[in-house]
Amino acid sequence: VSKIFSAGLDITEMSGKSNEHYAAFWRAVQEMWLKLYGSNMVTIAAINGSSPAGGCLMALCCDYRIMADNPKFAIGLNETQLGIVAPFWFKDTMINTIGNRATELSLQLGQMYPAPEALKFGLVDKLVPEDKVQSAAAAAMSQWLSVPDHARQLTKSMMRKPAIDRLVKQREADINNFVSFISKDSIQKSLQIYMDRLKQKK
Ligand SMILES: CC/C=C\C/C=C\CCCC/C=C/C(=O)SCCNC(=O)CCNC(=O)[C@H](O)C(C)(C)COP(=O)(O)OP(=O)(O)OC[C@H]1O[C@@H](n2cnc3c(N)ncnc32)[C@H](O)[C@@H]1OP(=O)(O)O
Repeated sequence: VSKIFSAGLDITEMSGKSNEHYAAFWRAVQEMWLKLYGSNMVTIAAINGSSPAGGCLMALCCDYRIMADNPKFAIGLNETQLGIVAPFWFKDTMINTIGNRATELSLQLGQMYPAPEALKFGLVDKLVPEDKVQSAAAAAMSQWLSVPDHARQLTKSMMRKPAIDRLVKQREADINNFVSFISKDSIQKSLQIYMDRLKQKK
């Protein structure tokens, strides 16, 4: 979709559903992160639009991020703005990209960074004109693929394994946490208000 890289997790999957539904949904989200963050392939994010929350997470899972140079496009983990909390593995992924202090600021404020600020913060690696995002991503991919694969893969795994192992160890507890958090009346209310606001802004 033009102007949106990813709208993040589908909020309708997190509201008004059964606990069994929430558990299956969260397991699938974990699986997506484990596969993408743990992939031994080269992954380049071609960010052609806004990328809130889960969308930002997907981009952060990649090895390199190229974003369209348009200040109307913003990226960030904005969960607190929805009245929800980025789980520890979202937080770890961001820390591994921009460091602890910048992550704390970002997460507490639920900040969405317009493209130029995202570059300054290190959330993305490069800005290019909107019509050059795909070609710049292809060029970056060629550069990354020119590195001997076994050495690059072992290095990637060395950097990411501690975060991945942490989720693998706590996977069931994380699902239980998610279900008990998301099914609270107060959280359901916050999500509903956020969705209503999204629809009103039209
Ligand atoms: C203690 C802790 C323990 C456990 C953890 C607990 C909690 C877990 C945290 C879960 C982590 C959550 C991650 C997420 O990703 S949440 C989703 C975050 N996403 C957003 O905030 C995006 C909101 N959307 C927007 O900002 C804009 O829609 C967007 C993407 C910039 C596009 O703008 P625009 O082109 O103007 O389009 P519209 O706003 O008009 O939207 C069109 C249409 O889509 C609906 N919609 C948008 N985003 C979502 C979404 N994420 N999920 C569901 N639906 C979405 C929007 O309402 C419109 O619908 P309509 O029916 O009116 O057409």
